[in-house]
Amino acid sequence: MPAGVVDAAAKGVRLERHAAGAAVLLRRASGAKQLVSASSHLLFRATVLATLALVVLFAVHYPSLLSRSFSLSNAAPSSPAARPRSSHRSLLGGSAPASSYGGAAWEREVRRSATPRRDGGLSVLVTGAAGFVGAHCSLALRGRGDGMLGLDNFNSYYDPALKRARQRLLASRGVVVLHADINDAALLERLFAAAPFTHVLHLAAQAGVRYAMQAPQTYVASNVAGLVSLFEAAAKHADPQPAIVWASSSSVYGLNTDAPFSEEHRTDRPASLYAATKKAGEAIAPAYNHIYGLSITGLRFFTVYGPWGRPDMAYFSFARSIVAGEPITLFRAADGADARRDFTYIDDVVKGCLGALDTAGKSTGSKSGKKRGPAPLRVYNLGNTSPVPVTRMVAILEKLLGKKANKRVVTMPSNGDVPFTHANVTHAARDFGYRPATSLEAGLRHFVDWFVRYYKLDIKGGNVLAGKTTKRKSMAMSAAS
Ligand SMILES: O=C(O)[C@H]1O[C@H](OP(=O)(O)OP(=O)(O)OC[C@H]2O[C@@H](n3ccc(=O)[nH]c3=O)[C@H](O)[C@@H]2O)[C@H](O)[C@@H](O)[C@@H]1O
Repeated sequence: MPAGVVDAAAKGVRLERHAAGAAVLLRRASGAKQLVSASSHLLFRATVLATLALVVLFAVHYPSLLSRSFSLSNAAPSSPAARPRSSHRSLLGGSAPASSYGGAAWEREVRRSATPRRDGGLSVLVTGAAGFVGAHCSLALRGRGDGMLGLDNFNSYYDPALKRARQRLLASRGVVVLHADINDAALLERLFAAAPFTHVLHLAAQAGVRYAMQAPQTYVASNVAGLVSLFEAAAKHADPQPAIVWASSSSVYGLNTDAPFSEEHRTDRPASLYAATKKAGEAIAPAYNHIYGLSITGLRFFTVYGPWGRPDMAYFSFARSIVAGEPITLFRAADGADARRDFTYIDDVVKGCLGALDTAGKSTGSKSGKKRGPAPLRVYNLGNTSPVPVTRMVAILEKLLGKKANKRVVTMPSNGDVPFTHANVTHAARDFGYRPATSLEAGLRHFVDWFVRYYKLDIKGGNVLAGKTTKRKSMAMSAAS
C-alpha cells in the first residue's frame, strides 16, 4: 500500500478516536452553552483532520503538480556528466508539451541566452542544436561571443543518448538547448516574442537518404511542414524578422551527371523522398522571400562527417562494424564503378555556416505585413570539391582502427542512393570565403580519435579493440564526452 494511503488510514482511526472523545465530552456537558461550545470544538477538529487526510491523498496522486518548475536557470549543468533535474523536465528534455513554456522568468532566460557577448554579435536561434552540425555550429557561435539559443526534439532516429551527450557538452560551455519541436508554432511564436533573434540557423531535419523509404511521413513532417512552420513564425511573429540560413542537401542534384555540381545545374530529378523534401524546401523558400521579405539562404551540405557525427552515416556505422568484427556492405554502381562521395569535414562546414550567417543580409518585412523591398535569397554548395570512392574511405578507417573490414560488395539497391557527388563551391568562396581545407585522411583521423574516446575503446599496439564496455553494451552509447 502506498505510504500516503497508510497515513490517510491512520488519520481516519485518529478521527474516530477524537469522535469518541467528543461524545464523552458531550455527555459531561451541562447546559446549552457548554453543549454548543463542545459541538463547535468537535466540528473544528474534524474539519482539520479531514483536510489533512485530503492533502496527503492529493500529494500521493499528483506529485508532479507540486514539484513543477519553469525556470531555465539550471539549463546548463556544469559537468558533462550532470543530468537535467527532474524539476526542469519541461525545459531540458522531458516530455512536457512545449506549450507549457512561458512566464516572465522563462522569457528572461531566453533573452539572456540570446544576447550577444560581443559588440556587433549575432543573436541566433539554432534548430537541431543537439544534432551533429547543430552542436558544432552552436559551439562555434558561442565561442566567438554570439548570443544563441538551441532547440531540438531529441527524436530517436538515432540513439538520443548521443544527442543528450552533445547537449551536456554544449551546456558545459553555457549553451542552452530547449527540448522542443519546430512544428510547435506556439513555442516559436513565444521565442520570437521573447528575444529579438537576428538570425535563425535552421538545421533541424529528418536526415538520411535511404531511411525515407521506411518512414516517409517523418520527412514530410520535419523537412516540409517544419520548414514552413519556421518560416511562418519568422515572417509573422518576429520583430525584427531574422535572416534564415537553413540546411538543404547535395541530394537535390539527384542523378545529375554534370560534374562538379554547380548551383546552376538542374535539381528537378530527386532520386529519393529525402531529396524531394529538401528540394521542396528550396521551392518554398522563394515564396516566403517574395511575400514576406524574409532573407533566406539554403546550404547544400555534401556528406558531412567528423567527431560527434551521425551514427547512421556510412563512415560511422562502418567504424562500429569494423571494431565489432561485423560485416559491412558496400554499394557499387550498376556500371561496376565504386560509389564516390565529396566527403566534407565538419569544421569546414561550420565555417561555411558562419560565413553564410555573417553575410545573410537583413529581412525586409515586418509583423504588420509591410515589406521594404526585396530581401536576399541565396543557395550555396558546401562540399569538399574532391570526391573519394567509398572503398577508399573504408581503407582509411581500416588503417586508423588497425583492423580489416569484413566487406560484402553488392550492386547499389534502388533505394534513393546516388552513385557520386562532387561540389563546385565557387559561389560560397566568392561570397563568404568558403575554402574547405581538410582531407578525408585528416578528417577521419579526428573522427577516430573522438570515436575511441567516446566509446572507451581499448587500443593495443596501435590497434583499436572492442573494449569491455563496448562488448558488454554492444556499443550502446555509454558516453564519455
Ligand atoms: O550530402 C548529402 O546530401 C547527404 O549526405 C549523406 O547521405 P549519403 O551521402 O548517402 O551518406 P552515407 O549514408 O554516409 O553514405 C555514404 C556512401 O556510402 C555508401 N554506403 C552507405 C551505406 C552502406 O551500408 N553501404 C554503402 O556503401 C553510400 O552508397 C554512399 O555512397 C547524409 O546521410 C544525408 O543526410 C545528407 O543530406
